[in-house]
Amino acid sequence: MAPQLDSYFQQVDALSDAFIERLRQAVAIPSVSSEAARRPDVVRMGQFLADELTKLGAHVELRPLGKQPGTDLDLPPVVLARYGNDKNKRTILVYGHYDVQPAQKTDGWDTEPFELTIMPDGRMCGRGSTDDKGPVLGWLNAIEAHKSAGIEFPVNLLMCFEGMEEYGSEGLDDLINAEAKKFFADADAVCISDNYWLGTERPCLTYGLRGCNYYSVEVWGPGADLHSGVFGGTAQEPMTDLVRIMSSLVDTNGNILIPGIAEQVAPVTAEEEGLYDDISFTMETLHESLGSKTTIFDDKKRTLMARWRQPSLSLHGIEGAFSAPGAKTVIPAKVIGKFSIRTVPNMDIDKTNEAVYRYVEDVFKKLGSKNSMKVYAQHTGKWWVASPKHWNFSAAAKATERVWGVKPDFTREGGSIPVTLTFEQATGKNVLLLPMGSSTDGAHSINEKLDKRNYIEGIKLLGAYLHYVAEEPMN
Ligand SMILES: C[C@H](N)C(=O)N[C@@H](Cc1c[nH]cn1)C(=O)O
Ligand SMILES: [Zn+2]
Ligand SMILES: [Zn+2]
Repeated sequence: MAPQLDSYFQQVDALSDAFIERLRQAVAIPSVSSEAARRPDVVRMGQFLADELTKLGAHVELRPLGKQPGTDLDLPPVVLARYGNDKNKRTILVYGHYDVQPAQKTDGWDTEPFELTIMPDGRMCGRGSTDDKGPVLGWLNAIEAHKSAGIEFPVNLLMCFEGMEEYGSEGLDDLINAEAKKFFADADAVCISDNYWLGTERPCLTYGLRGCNYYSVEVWGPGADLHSGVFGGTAQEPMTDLVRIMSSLVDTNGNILIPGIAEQVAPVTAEEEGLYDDISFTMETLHESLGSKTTIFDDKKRTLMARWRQPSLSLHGIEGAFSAPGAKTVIPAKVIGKFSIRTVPNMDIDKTNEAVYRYVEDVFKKLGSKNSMKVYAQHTGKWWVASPKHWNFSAAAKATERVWGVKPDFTREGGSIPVTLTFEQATGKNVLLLPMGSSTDGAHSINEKLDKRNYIEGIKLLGAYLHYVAEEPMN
């Protein structure tokens, strides 16, 4: 089966230094989508991908998305590309993102976040290494290794790389819907490499994601920031109100205290009960990726259920609050609390928003404060669960076994990639999540890394998947 794979694998090994150099160049571009000042870097990163793809012989289009809502900023373009146009081959549409989360050395990084630093143990540290520049470059590297080995590319490859994923994929849904019957019309299936293994040893194929509703709560009153010696005890403080609202949302054990959330969650079926035992996941690996033993549950099953099939509410931060070192005696005039709810089947976005608004307004009313408050959703994205009984998953399972020598686990994921559902609905095709990195990669965290082994074997995996796709019978 897939007879040319051994030569392909040899070529990936032979080109591994060049592939690491490509990742080094990509990590060096600080394409942080949430920071306005970094927008030119996000655009530069899109252009870098477009140039690399053009050099590899792909047809590339940079698609503008207009202005970022509520601002004067241009959204970074979507990179659309096609490699191969053979009517006798299957066509696979792949998606990834070239923007990254913010990072500063002072956040606690051991190395410069935008310099790929390779450690003696093979960790390649740098912002975006695993989320999602390594996997995105994996597709380009797979093309290059085929070309230089002189092996025919097994499928037509359509690529869609966006630059606003870490900010809620602004503008992308409209483009996907508009291109479903145009640029994406030939797609037979979709593959996304933008999540992680459950542990560090066993690869997985992912068929479900949680959704994400992200909220802001603004509280304001005084006309300007105040001296706490002069006004403390005389003015009602926005921060006091906000902290009380935020502390009423969730308890220490992760229980969401908002009525109308738990009621929407799908009941556990008998079939599902048996699913968790076989998954290769240990609390020890979780403690390793967490960097501590502060887990809510002590056992694997309840932990996996909490991550895959239960909603969670996380408090992220307070805009306008004093957070620098030192002891500034300020009363902030306006503060904005940020929290999000990861949503699961059968939760409804609008019903969840209504429950949140009703509850927060009620808590604020009970405070009897003279300050003002407003609560709103910044962005929302629905959960996604698909069937892994499809040739797209069978091909990926065979490729995994060939590259890693083990059968993959079939997993769901606690994170969110809202466009997954959009791709599924717009194209009507099966979507597979095929991760490259492992659970200890620290995406969104300090010291984000991608292991050299996962990068190089991951490039082999993406290429092998395309070869097995070409051999799969239609179902
Ligand atoms: C799983 C993916 N790599 C990822 O990190 N997604 C983000 C996307 C996001 C941002 N706001 C809402 N969703 C995530 O799950 O936080
Ligand atoms: Zn990502
Ligand atoms: Zn991310």
